[in-house]
Amino acid sequence: MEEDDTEIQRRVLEEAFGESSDDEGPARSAADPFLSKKPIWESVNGIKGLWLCRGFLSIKQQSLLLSAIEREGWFSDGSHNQAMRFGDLPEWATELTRFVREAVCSGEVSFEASRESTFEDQYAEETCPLPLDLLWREPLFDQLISNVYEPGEGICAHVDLMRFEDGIAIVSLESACVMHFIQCEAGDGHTGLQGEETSSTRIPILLSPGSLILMSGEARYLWKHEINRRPGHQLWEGKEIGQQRRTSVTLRKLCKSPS
Ligand SMILES: O=C(O)CCC(=O)C(=O)O
Ligand SMILES: [Fe+2]
Repeated sequence: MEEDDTEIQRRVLEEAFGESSDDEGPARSAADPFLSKKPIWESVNGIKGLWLCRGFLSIKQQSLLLSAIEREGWFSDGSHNQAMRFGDLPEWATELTRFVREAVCSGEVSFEASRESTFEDQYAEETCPLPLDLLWREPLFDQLISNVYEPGEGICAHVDLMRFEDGIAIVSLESACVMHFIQCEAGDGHTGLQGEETSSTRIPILLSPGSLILMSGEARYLWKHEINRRPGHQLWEGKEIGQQRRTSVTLRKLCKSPS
C-alpha cells in the first residue's frame, strides 16, 4: 500500500525534529503535531507585533536542530560565526518554517498579566502572532541566517535591512540571553519621523533555549534589537545570566526585486 501524504509528512518531521518525545517542555509532538500540547504565545507589553513562544522546541528538538546545523559544516573550522542561505533552504529549515506556521495556527495567546484582555482584544488583529497575509505567503521564509556567539559576543542594536519583508522569526538555541528592544528615535533613519521627540525606551526579553520570537509591524520597523553579552549587561530579574555559546536561526523573506 502506498504511503499517504500525512505519513510522509510525519516521517519528514520525525527525521528533522525527532519523534514525540518524553522529555520536558511544552513543545508539540513532532510525530503528531496537531494533537499535542498547544504552544503558548506571549505578547510583549509596549511592543506591538512582538511575540514570544518559549516552548517552541522541546529539548530533544533543540538538540536535533543543533545537529542538523552542525552537519552543514558551516562552523566546523571555527573561522566563521555566521552562515546565510537564500532561496532553497536546507530541508531542516523548511521543516522549521513549517513548525513556525503550525505554532502560530495552533497556539494560544496569553497577554501579560499586567494587561487586562478586553472584549475587543479577542477580535483584534493583535491577537494573532503573525498577520494572516504574512502567515500564508509562499514561501513563508526564503532566507536564513545562523549565528553562533561565543561568550561575550552579541549583536549591535539594529533594525533588519529593508531588503527583507515584514515578518521575521528568531529561534534561540543553547545559552539563554537577554535581547533588548530599543525604540527608534526620530532622525535615526528608521522611523520616517522628523524632529519629533521620542524617548529611547528599552525593553528586555529573555530568549531561552528553544524559544521563538516573531517580529512584525512596529516591532520589525520601529524598534531595534540588540544582544549585549559583555559582562554586566545580561541581567534578568536582578541576576546576571551565565553566558555560554549561543546559536540562533533567523528566518526572513526577501523583498521582491523591482524588476
Ligand atoms: O542572533 C539573534 O538572536 C539575532 C540575530 C539578528 O538579529 C539578525 O541576524 O539580524
Ligand atoms: Fe536582526
